[in-house]
Amino acid sequence: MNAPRDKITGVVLAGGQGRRMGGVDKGLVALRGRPMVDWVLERLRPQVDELIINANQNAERYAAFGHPVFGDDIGGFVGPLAGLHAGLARAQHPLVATAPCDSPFLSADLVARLYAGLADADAELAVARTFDQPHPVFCLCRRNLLPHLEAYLAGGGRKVDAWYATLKVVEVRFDDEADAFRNINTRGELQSFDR
Ligand SMILES: Nc1nc2c(ncn2[C@@H]2O[C@H](COP(=O)(O)OP(=O)(O)OP(=O)(O)O)[C@@H](O)[C@H]2O)c(=O)[nH]1
Ligand SMILES: [Mg+2]
Repeated sequence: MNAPRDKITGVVLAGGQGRRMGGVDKGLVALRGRPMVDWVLERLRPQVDELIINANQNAERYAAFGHPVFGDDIGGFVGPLAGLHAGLARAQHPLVATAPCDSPFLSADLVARLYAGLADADAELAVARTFDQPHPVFCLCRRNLLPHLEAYLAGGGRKVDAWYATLKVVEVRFDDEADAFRNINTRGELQSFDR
């Protein structure tokens, strides 16, 4: 029999500025008539034990989706690690899974596969990869990395890859589900999916 798994908090990362889309709050931009964050919440919700939203603008609109909303503790839009940092601090459970607000097609088995990879390798962090493309904002990690991340950010570190390089990381392949990682950064990309 499998050992029961540790519980997981899901964090939807919606704290960016959407500059490539003209400075919009990407999570609230509609794809096929529904905000992108709603697609992500719908897919992540059944995979985790708690679901929370990291957003730095429009907190009330995000709260309407029925999950706790919190901003970065480190101001100035320093990137996704600030969202992960705030998520690790808010999470009720020992494991934290992240997904960005702008990848609406995410896998139904994202968290299960990241968890299997993390457990098999006894790693600190599992991250998704398709072919030669890493997907650093799709990760599962241990909440107890918070002090380590805090020190990295306090020292001026901002790059996700550089922080991962300091950890025991396992890459989990999703080559069979590459479409699930399609990411929408521009109006043109939005239009290409909006049909
Ligand atoms: N908390 C937080 N999340 C961020 C920040 N910057 C980006 N993100 C999130 O990180 C993920 C990937 O970021 P991008 O695709 O670059 O999104 P973005 O920064 O809003 O868009 P651009 O301004 O066009 O780069 C998305 O889920 C963003 O919401 C930030 O400063 N703080
Ligand atoms: Mg960005």
